[in-house]
Amino acid sequence: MTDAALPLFGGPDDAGEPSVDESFASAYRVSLDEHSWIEHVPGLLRGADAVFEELHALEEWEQRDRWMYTRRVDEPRLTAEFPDLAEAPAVLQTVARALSAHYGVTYDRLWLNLYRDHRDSTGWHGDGATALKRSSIVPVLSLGAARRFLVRPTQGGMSSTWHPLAGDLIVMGGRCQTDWRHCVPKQSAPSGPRISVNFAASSQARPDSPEPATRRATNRFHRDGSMEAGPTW
Ligand SMILES: O=C(O)CCC(=O)C(=O)O
Ligand SMILES: [Fe+2]
Repeated sequence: MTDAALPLFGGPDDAGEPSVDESFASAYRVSLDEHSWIEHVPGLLRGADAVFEELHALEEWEQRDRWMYTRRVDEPRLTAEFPDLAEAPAVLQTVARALSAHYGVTYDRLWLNLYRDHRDSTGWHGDGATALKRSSIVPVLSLGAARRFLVRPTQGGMSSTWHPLAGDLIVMGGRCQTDWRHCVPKQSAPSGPRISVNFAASSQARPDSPEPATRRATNRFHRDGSMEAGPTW
């Protein structure tokens, strides 16, 4: 599908009261390799237009910048962060609870990206800072305009493309954050604004504990047969 063929706004169920399809009946999973997968859940959130409007009006949107070689440059999008889920808009708390119940991961913080138009983007990256576990489950909800979501191996190679519409969920699972990279590229065809809601879990932000090292005790044995326990390492 070319950029121009993407609808500017999403599927047929966007209007009306927001609600989450807790059955996840539309979900389909694609294996990237034996360790990693992407799941697409079309229409997880019904009434996505109203949610988009509510989130678009948030005061939390900020322009972040980052070092690029020798100078600071604005990121090509706006960001709103809710480090405490309890402070996030109620509808997103509802979505987070549904995701936690379904995927067995407690999502307790969120950040949102606002792509103001087709020129905004997110470059190739893994969510290393928020998903440090070797294996993780990272859901991203799309609202507003349809944009392409690309995934490719960290080592380089062919990319695969998903087309999440408003209300759709894309879930990156397994080793997606280490062995794979994802991005939302700029596009040439004009598009309206899009918001993505990224669900993060503090449980996934802690690295796996290292494999238990073979412990060797440095005990000292005395001539009288007694033993002094030394430190283990
Ligand atoms: O906007 C998206 O769909 C993805 C955003 C993303 O990957 C991120 O913010 O880490
Ligand atoms: Fe990401």
